[in-house]
Amino acid sequence: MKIEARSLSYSIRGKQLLSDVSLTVQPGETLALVGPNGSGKSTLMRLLAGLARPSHGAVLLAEKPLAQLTRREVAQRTAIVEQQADTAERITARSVVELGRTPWLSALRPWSSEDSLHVDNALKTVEMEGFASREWTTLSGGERQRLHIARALAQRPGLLLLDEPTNHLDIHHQLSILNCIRNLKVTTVVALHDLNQALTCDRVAVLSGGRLVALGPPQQALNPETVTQIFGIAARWIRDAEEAEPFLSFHLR
Ligand SMILES: Nc1ncnc2c1ncn2[C@@H]1O[C@H](COP(=O)(O)OP(=O)(O)OP(=O)(O)O)[C@@H](O)[C@H]1O
Repeated sequence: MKIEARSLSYSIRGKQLLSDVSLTVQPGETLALVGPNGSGKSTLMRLLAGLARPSHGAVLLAEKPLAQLTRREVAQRTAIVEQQADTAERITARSVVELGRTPWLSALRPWSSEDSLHVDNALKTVEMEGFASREWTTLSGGERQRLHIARALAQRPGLLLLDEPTNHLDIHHQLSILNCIRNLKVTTVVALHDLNQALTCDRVAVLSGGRLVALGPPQQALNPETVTQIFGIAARWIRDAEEAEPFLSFHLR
C-alpha cells in the first residue's frame, strides 16, 4: 500500500515540530527514518498513522487522504508500534497479539480460525510461540517489544509503522526482526538509531530539526558527509572482504 506525505507540517502550542515534509513510500518498500533525538521521527510516524493531524499538508494512503477514511478503515490498513508502547496488565502474551485482529472483528464477523492463524504466524515470526500463555507482567522488555511487533503483524496491515522496534532487543533478535521486516511484502516505515541497520533498508529518510534533509538510496542518503553534518560526529565507510556492502564507522570529532 502506497503512503504519501504531502508538505506535512505540525506544530503544538506554537512550537513547530515538523516543517514541510514530503515523501512517498511505494507498496512493499521499507523506508528507514533516521535523525538525532528530537528531530521529529515519532511525530512523523504519528501523522502517518493518523494519530495526529497535520497543521498543514496531508497524508494519502493508497491515494486517499487519511482525513477521509474512518478510524476503522485506517486501523485495518495501518499498524503502528510506538516507542513507549505498553499494554494493560493481567493479560497473556497471546491476548496482546490477538488485539491486532480487533479492526477486522464485528458482530457480523466474529473471531474465526483465520484470526487464530494470523496470531500463530505472528508469534512464530517474532520467535515467541513458547511464550503465548505467559502473563504480560512477567515478560522482559525485549519479549514485550517482540509481542508488540507480533500484534502489528497479526493485524495484516498494508502499512507498518515501527518506531525504534529494535531498541530493547538483543543482537540476534535485532537482526532477525529487521530481516523479517525487510522481507515482508508490506510497506514499512521504520525509525532506527542504528545507521548501519538503516543502510540495509530499501531507502533512507533523514530528519533534522523537523525537516527532511536527505531521502534516497541508503548509501547516498547516509553518506559520511551527511552523517557528519547531521549528527556532529566523524564517519567513514569500512569495507570488509566478507561483506558485499560497506558499513559506517563513527567517532567523535
Ligand atoms: N506534545 C509535545 N509538546 C511539546 N513538544 C513536543 C511534544 N511532543 C514532542 N515534542 C518535541 O518535538 C520534538 C520532536 O519529537 P519526536 O518525539 O518526534 O522526536 P524523535 O526524532 O522521535 O526523537 P527520539 O530520537 O529522541 O525518539 C522534540 O523536541 C520533542 O521534545
